[in-house]
Amino acid sequence: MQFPITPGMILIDLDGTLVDSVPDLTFCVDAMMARLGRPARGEAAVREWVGNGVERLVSRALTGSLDGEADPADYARALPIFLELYRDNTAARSVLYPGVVEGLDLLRAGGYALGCVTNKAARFTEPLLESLGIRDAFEIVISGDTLPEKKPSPVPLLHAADHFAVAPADALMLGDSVSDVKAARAAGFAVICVSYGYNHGQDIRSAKPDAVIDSFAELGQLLTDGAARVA
Ligand SMILES: O=C(O)COP(=O)(O)O
Ligand SMILES: [Mg+2]
Repeated sequence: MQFPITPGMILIDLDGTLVDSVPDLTFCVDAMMARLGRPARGEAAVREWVGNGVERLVSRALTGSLDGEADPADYARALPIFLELYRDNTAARSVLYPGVVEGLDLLRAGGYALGCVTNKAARFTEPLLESLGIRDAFEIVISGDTLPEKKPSPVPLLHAADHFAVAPADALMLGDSVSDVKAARAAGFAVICVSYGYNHGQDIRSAKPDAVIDSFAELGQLLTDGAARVA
């Protein structure tokens, strides 16, 4: 792909791309485990387990493994504990990555149609975006439970493309994980990834996104001013 590009719409992932949410998620995983009389898992493990929604995170925490499938009775006990903890700790320790505010300002000033597409459940996504002061940057927010399918399905991306009446080939996904790349490829979007996020412990370059950036500050080199579309 030849950069710079001028997409008709940009969709941005939440955890690992806009927000370092692992400190809150780790607090909740470890508090849940303590309540169940189980060992803490710690931040390094949780960092590898984020990205496929809260249900998978709880299952991974219970089994201590990325591919783990928890015992159904264990899971049924654990999930409500985690949900209650995370409700009270959605944005207690989570912070925007450096460069995100400036990057969003640049995209908004460029007139880009912006959406947020995350696998996080809506009940947590909305308060997190509000607390961090970036909810208004997005015309549309699609959470992990907004539609019948979540990333790596292309469904949420195509839903947003429909909303903005933008052709998938004219759209860009900006994310941090292989789920973002797979969803973008299946939808026919271009995809740029950040290098600093969570990708289950793997370098995101192995998923072959169209470009990798170390900070939102680099977006200016990859995207022309959105106003150029109408010029
Ligand atoms: O796993 C989650 O809950 C969310 O992950 P995402 O924002 O990177 O899609
Ligand atoms: Mg992510």
